[in-house]
Amino acid sequence: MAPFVDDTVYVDWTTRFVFYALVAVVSGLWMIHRWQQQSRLFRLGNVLPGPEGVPFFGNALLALGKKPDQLVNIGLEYAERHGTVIRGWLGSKLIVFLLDPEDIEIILNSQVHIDKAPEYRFFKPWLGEGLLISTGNKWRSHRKMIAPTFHINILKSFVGVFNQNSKNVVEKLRKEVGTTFDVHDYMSTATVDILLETAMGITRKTQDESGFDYAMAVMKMCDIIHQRHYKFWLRFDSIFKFSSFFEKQKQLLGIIHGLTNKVIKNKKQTYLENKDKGIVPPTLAELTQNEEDGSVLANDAKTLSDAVFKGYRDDLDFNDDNDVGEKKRLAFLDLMIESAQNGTHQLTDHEIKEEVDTIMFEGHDTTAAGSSFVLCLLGIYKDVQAKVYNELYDIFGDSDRPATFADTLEMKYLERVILETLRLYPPVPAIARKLNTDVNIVTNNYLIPASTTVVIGTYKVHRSPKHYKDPDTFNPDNFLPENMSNRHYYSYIPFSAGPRSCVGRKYALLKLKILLSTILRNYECTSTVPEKDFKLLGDIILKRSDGFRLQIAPRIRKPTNVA
Ligand code: HEM
Repeated sequence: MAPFVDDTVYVDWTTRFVFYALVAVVSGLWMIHRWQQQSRLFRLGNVLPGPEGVPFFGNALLALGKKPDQLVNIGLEYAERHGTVIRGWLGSKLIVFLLDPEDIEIILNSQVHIDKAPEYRFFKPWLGEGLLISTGNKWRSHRKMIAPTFHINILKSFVGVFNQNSKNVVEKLRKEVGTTFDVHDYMSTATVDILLETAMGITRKTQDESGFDYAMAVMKMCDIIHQRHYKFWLRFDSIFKFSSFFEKQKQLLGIIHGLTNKVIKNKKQTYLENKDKGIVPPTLAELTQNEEDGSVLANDAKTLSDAVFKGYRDDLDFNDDNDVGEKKRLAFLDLMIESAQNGTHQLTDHEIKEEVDTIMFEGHDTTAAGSSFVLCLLGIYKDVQAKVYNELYDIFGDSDRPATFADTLEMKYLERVILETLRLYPPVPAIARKLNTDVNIVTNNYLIPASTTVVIGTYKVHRSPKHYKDPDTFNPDNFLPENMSNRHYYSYIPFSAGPRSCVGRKYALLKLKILLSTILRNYECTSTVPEKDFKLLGDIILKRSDGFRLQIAPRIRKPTNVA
């Protein structure tokens, strides 16, 4: 006979155990919640306006089940409701969104709050400690080395490369005449090719299809990082590592780092071979000097952008009229290798790789998005396109000659169109910083506590009715000198501002002018999708999830009457 077992006693003990365990967990969580609420961060954070959160999660659940474009709309709605300072809780992490230029200036212009928010760590496997995310002395010394490699003298020597690659795009686009196509694909490959040649010094002859694969891999990596931002469970490395995204990331980084490793290896080998032959490239100091009197030219606003960005207080304010000969053209990568080899800067091969990856990412996706938005907007606003073309006709007539640096200074209306496009559709729609100390902002003299993540909502700042009349309307005249004169400098920050502003600003604007003018001299663009139907995707870089659909027709080269 089987021994008698009293099941009721066993069930009773299990039930009691589960009950006490639950009580312990709930009490523990309640105590943590109470402790959080009484902490200084919570007290100060909750003084700021923002949506109500729930215990433990704060406002993190808002992202649950939402698509990225829905999240953009939620963010914009909160901005309407709460004003220019908006507080949010991601669990116990305080995030403050700033939208007032006066508050933004305090953060961006500071030498103290130069550290990027912890969210940038998702870039780390890709960009390592490159300029975009590095901090402290490493960032300072690398910035000091890299900023001058974008000196206007060096940029001018890239004009030929910008022209040649722009002509290549025009040729490639020929097969799209009469179709509706996504122009971003073309802009993306063109910008990678241009970067490979100008920043990395890889000539077209030695380029292969890896440029296209690279551009696609970058796009997919941005998507993974974006998913990690808004799916809060993917923020934890321990969970991310077991997701399908991790494997995908490994594969994409293989493509991205494969290209940069190959580029650096070849460059270094060429440098050493040349050195053996006694060929020594010019130094940065030689390249950035005025050829006549040997002095670096003083600050002198030559273009509209020079005036627009005058108040940025960054380290890019230089200008020079002298042309640098072709033989003196030296890419960013050549300069880094040269500095490392001759001992001017202590740079390891790994650090060079991190900077190369950073420049390739920052320099590519931003300008690809910017140029795609310009072409789509011109495809909608045909009167503006006609004015751009008339200006180009005044400069070039019906000739096919390539643009010179001097021509780009005459493209004043095109420049206003580019600046206005970057206002409405800033490729970097938000910038985030971690506060190292408490900060008092101008709005209500609010105190934002140390360790807060501050997010500067560039997209929304650029559409403020306080600073722009009809802020949602595309109007290049927003950048007429008379309309700019009373505007706060920090109400226009597509390239960020202050000590951590974009080092590639001048490079980007020069390249955009040559690329876009070449396309517009050859094609008339049409877009049948009105602006209100653009589906924006804040995917690290602002893009359209509905694609940048465009139609093109060969340009009849004569001026148009503009109503
Ligand atoms: C329309 C084109 C571009 C836009 C709108 C743009 C915008 C920006 C913004 C907003 C930042 C600050 C990001 C942050 O703080 O999170 C930045 C940083 C940076 N950009 Fe650009 N960028 C553009 C083109 C370029 C190009 C062409 C290059 C290089 C070839 C470049 C290289 C960099 C680098 C290296 C940084 C990091 C600077 C630092 O932290 O010291 N960018 N860019």
